[in-house]
Amino acid sequence: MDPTSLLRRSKKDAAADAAAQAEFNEKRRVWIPDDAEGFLPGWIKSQTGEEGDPQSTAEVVVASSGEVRRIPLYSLSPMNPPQFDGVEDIADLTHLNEASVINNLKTRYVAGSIYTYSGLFLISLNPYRTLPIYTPRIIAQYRTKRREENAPHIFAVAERAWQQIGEERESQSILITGESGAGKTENTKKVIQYLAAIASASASSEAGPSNSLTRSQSISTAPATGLPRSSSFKGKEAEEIGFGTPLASGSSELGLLEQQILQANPILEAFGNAQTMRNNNSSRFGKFIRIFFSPNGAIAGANIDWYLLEKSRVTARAEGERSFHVFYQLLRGAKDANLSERLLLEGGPEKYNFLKKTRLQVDGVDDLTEWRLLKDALGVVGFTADEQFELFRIPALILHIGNLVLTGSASDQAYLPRESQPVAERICHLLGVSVQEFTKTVLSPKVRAGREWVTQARSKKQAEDELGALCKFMYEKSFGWMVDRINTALDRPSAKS
Ligand SMILES: Nc1ncnc2c1ncn2[C@@H]1O[C@H](COP(=O)(O)OP(=O)(O)OP(=O)(O)O)[C@@H](O)[C@H]1O
Repeated sequence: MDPTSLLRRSKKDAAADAAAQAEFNEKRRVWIPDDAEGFLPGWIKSQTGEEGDPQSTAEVVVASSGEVRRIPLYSLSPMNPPQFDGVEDIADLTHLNEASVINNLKTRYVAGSIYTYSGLFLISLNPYRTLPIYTPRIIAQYRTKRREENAPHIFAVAERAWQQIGEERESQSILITGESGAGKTENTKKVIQYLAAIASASASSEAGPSNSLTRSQSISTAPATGLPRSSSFKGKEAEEIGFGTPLASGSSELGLLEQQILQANPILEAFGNAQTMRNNNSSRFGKFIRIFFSPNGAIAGANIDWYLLEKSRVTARAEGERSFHVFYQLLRGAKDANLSERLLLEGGPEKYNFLKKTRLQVDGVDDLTEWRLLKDALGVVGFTADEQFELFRIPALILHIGNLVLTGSASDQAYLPRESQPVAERICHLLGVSVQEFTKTVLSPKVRAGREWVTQARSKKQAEDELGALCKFMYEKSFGWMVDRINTALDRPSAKS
């Protein structure tokens, strides 16, 4: 399949255009609201009352079935003539109404064109399948072109931003927003992929870009609340463009910094994304990514800000959803990496209270493969073996804490039963504290009451809540440390200067 046909629709022949127009002109074409379909194409047969009068009604014919309906005139939306079918910018529509916008997006989507402009904005629809529209060839097609010269594409937005940095000497921002599963994360990756590719090419070209670049570009994605995803996007095409593996063709031509920027993503996703009812790879945090360019157009560094990590997911989540990917990946991959012994992990997710009620298998997601991609990414970004151990220590610790069974009734002092001793020992080994100290802190801590320190006897519920809070706290701190560590790798003061 020629990917460009997915992007730009071929021009219809003039005779067919004229015939369609003539047929259109014969009737008063309208969009008819419909409970099942949203809007149906049809025409007005007759009308009572004037336009603008809320009492006016119309007798309409549904084009597909010939059915005649009587409905209020105001509920009908005028239809655009056929030459507007599938326009690239919905701002060009003569009749700008909801029905026409949706029809235009639908016409394009069915033809495989997921991107459409709306004035200054780009609308992206999730194709739920891999489209060959992000290849190096398509990147080259958008390079140095103005928006009008190509079909709507996220690459055109990235290209425009890059050009503007040079022309206006101002930092540029791309805001990517939408509901959960809309494709924010995927499009963010495409922006970074494009910038990494063109900046690498600029840096290596002797002439350099025609304009001098001095500023930064930032991309932010807003978190959204929790639709199913068809399959992991990491398909063949993804590998071809360099997201599957650091050695994949495409990324191999990139410089180390560009590869590190791209590889930061699998790390962030492992620790910050989870399977939800709406998305198998839902980002459970917001991120703001800054990319700095040097005067010759090369990438000079990057920085990631994160916010609103849904840390409560480590202990509880809605039915049918999973915890953060890393827990499942670690349990599948720890043996491979000689980590199970050091982290005292045994068995799969079914052995851990925090995970056993979650989905153990998700269609299209292979936790072991994802684990290997994560390990590769950590290596590319530069996490040392010790740093990697520290990173995985926290999820392991959380899993052990989840298995700690306390006894006691609602009002009585909780205590640690003998059978929980081995779990407590594992937790304390990983925490680096004595079991005695840990048990005292969890079950009967010293708390301040006015000027005095008193021993508080915690009930089972109180102690469990406290342990849950500890897990959330540790996970968030560790996530913050991980992003800081990535930022250290992406910070190149010498390149920026
Ligand atoms: N352009 C695309 N091409 C192919 N598949 C896509 C594309 N955009 C999204 N998808 C598919 O849809 C899934 C969900 O997309 P994505 O994770 O980007 O959504 P999101 O808006 O970031 O969601 P959330 O807010 O839950 O994090 C992806 O994992 C991928 O399978």
